[in-house]
Amino acid sequence: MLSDRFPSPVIALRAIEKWYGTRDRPVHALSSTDLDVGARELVVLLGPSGCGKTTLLRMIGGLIEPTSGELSIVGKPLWARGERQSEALADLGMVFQEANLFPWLSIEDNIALPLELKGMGHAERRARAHELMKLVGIGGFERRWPRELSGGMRQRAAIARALSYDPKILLMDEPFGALDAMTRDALNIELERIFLATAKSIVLVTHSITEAVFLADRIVLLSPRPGRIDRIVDVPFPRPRTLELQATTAFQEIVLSLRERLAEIS
Ligand SMILES: Nc1ncnc2c1ncn2[C@@H]1O[C@H](COP(=O)(O)OP(=O)(O)OP(=O)(O)O)[C@@H](O)[C@H]1O
Repeated sequence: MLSDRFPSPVIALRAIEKWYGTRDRPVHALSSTDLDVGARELVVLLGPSGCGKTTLLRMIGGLIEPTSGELSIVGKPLWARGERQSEALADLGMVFQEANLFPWLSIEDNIALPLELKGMGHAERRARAHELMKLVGIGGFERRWPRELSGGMRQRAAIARALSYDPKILLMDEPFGALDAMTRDALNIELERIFLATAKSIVLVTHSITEAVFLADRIVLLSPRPGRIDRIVDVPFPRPRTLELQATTAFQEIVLSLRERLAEIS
C-alpha cells in the first residue's frame, strides 16, 4: 500500500506480526500488517489506546523485533538472523514524548552527541549542531542547560538531535503529547516547516485527530485486539498548511469521519 503521490518507498512492511510473551498468555499486538511509506511522505499512526501504534513505530525503529514478516528501510532489511542491521538503522532518527536530554550536557552538546559517538571532530559537529539549532528555531541557546529551556524548546532540541546524522526517516512517538495546546499548535507548524525544509519522511504517532489531519499526507488508522490496519485515509491539503485550514469544512469532514470510525472500533 503505497500512496500514488509518493511513489518511492523508504519503509516497507510485509506481513508483520507481533506477539508479546507475558506471564499469563501471549498478547497479539499486531496482525498481518503491510505498509509502505514514501520518500518525503508524512504518515500518521492513529488509533484507540492499546491498538499497537507504539509497537508498530518501535518496530520500524528497530527497537522491537517483529515476530514474523519483513521490514526494510530504504531497501535494506532491518533484521537479519535476529540481529539489527546497522546500515538500515543509519537512516532512522527517533523522537519520543519526553525530550530525554542529558541534564549535564549543554543543549549544543546534547544535539552533537550522536555525531561525537560517530567520531566526528569537535569543530565539525559544533557547526552542524548550530545549523540544526537554527533550523528548529532555538539558535542562540547553544550553551544553555536543558532545565533552562521550556518543554517546547526541549522538544525542538530533541528533533535537532534526531536530525544530527541526517537520517532519511524521522520516527516520532507522541512528540508533542506533553505540551500545552498553544505550544502544540506552534510546534505542528514548525514540524511541517522542518519537514518541508529537510525533505525527510516522517512517521508520527498521535492521539489527537486534529493533529493527525493537520500534519499527515496519509493517516493509518489502527484497530485493536489484535492491532491491524483498519483503513488508510488520504489527506490531500496542499502544503504549507496554516491553522486556518482547521476551520474549513473539508478539514472538519475528515476529522468527523475519523472520530466516528474511532468510536466504532474502540
Ligand atoms: N512489552 C510488552 N509486553 C506485553 N504486552 C505489551 C508490551 N508492550 C505492549 N504490549 C501490549 O500490546 C498492545 C499494544 O500496545 P502499544 O503500546 O503498542 O499500543 P498503543 O496503541 O501505542 O497504546 P497507547 O495509545 O495507549 O500508547 C497492548 O495490548 C499492550 O498492552
